[in-house]
Amino acid sequence: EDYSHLQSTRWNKNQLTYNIGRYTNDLPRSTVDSLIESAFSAWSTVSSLRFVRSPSPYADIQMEFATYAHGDLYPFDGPRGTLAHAFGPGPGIGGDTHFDDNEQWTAGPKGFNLKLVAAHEIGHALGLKHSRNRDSLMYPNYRSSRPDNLLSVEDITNINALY
Ligand SMILES: CNC(=O)[C@@H](NC(=O)[C@H](CC(C)C)CN(O)C=O)C(C)(C)C
Ligand SMILES: [Zn+2]
Ligand SMILES: [Zn+2]
Repeated sequence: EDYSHLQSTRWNKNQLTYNIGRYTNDLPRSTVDSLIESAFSAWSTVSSLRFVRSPSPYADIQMEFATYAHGDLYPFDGPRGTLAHAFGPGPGIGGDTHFDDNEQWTAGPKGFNLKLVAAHEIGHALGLKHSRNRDSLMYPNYRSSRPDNLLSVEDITNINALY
């Protein structure tokens, strides 16, 4: 889900920091790091946005894996169902992105692909809403058959309309 209605519409800067807090046990940390880095680069290669990893939990986009109730008003729901959520641009929890660790996170076609889900959540963290276009990365349902080039023309248009 996107909670961008709780935050402002866009960041007032083009360079954002991100931090990865609690990891999942489904994948090696280094794999999680590279999948998330490539999810960010999907957006930076098509826009003027730049993303810098930070060790600080006060980064603009704080990412973590969590289950059930985890400190915000949106507890996760166990296996399947909601896979992740992100808050729209803003201070504090703004931009923060949480992944449900009751899902099977993978780097490939099985389970739920972390790069694909992270790229969708980053879209929300940047201020994008859902799309009704099945080809858009911002479509509200997970589609395992999404091609490797994650972003559709619509996604590229929308991010460049915003930044
Ligand atoms: C398999 N389960 C689904 O397809 C579920 N969809 C999601 O978990 C969305 C994330 C996907 C699109 C990566 C939630 N979302 O919009 C976060 O920003 C349901 C459609 C069941 C809600
Ligand atoms: Zn969403
Ligand atoms: Zn959360």
